Amino acid sequence: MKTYLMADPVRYPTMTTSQLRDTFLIDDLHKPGQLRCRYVDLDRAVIGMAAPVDDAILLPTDDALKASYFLERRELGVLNIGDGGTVVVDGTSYSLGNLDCLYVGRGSKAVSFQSDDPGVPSVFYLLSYPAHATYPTTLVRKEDASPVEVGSAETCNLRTIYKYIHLGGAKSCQVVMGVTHLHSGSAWNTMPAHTHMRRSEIYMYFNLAEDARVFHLMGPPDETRHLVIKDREIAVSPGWSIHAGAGTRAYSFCWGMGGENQDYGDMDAVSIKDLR
Ligand SMILES: O=C[C@H](O)[C@@H](O)CC(=O)C(=O)O
Ligand SMILES: [Zn+2]
Repeated sequence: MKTYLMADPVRYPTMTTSQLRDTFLIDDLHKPGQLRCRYVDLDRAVIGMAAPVDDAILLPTDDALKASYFLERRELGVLNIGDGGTVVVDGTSYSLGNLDCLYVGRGSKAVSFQSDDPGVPSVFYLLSYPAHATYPTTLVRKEDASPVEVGSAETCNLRTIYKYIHLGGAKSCQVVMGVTHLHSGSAWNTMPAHTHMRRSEIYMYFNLAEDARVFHLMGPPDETRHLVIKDREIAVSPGWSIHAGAGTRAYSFCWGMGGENQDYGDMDAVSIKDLR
């Protein structure tokens, strides 16, 4: 599994567009019929996509984990961004429709992913962090993810935020996970922006048309850069970086976090007038 080594705020301002993309953007995870994972040294996140078509795909361990099975010392969030499918955890089957989410607790030995219909396959987005304790494997349906509408059409940031794995939902050691859907005609996520040094964040953009892009903003508030991102690509956001974006049209993204504080509201707000 390829390892991504983060840049710090000292190297960051010197980086070219391609250096920024090689460091902070993961653009090659979705491959029909395969499961692909990347290891990021930031909070030791493992980010993956399992895209089963005809056959079930097993979650393999990897030499980078030096573990006898993937979840020996880890927990996993699974979000289905495709059509209906099944995740089997140690013999128990969980049926996930589009935008259902499964939390898989530490110690689960055999995890597999399958599409219900190869003609309309599932795509399972995976986000894993180290875990110090075992919390129960829990299925959270989209309708139970307490949607909250934020922003407004006037400021082009009307969106609905769903929380799946968080303090008020499925319990976990570190991973916090949810999805934000932009409303038609709105473009901006997370503006005004924020940072949170106590945890890092992984953004996976989806529901983008082939020719649509999101200009994802990153960096310290006084030194911002952008990454141009397409469907099913991922931006890695260190604690010192803002994470926000404007799409060429409405889109969705999964935000996931690992670190020491799971309180969703633990953010240091940045005023728009302080951005550079
Ligand atoms: O720390 C949490 C996050 O950055 C996201 O939840 C923000 C987000 O989904 C949004 O404003 O649209
Ligand atoms: Zn955030």
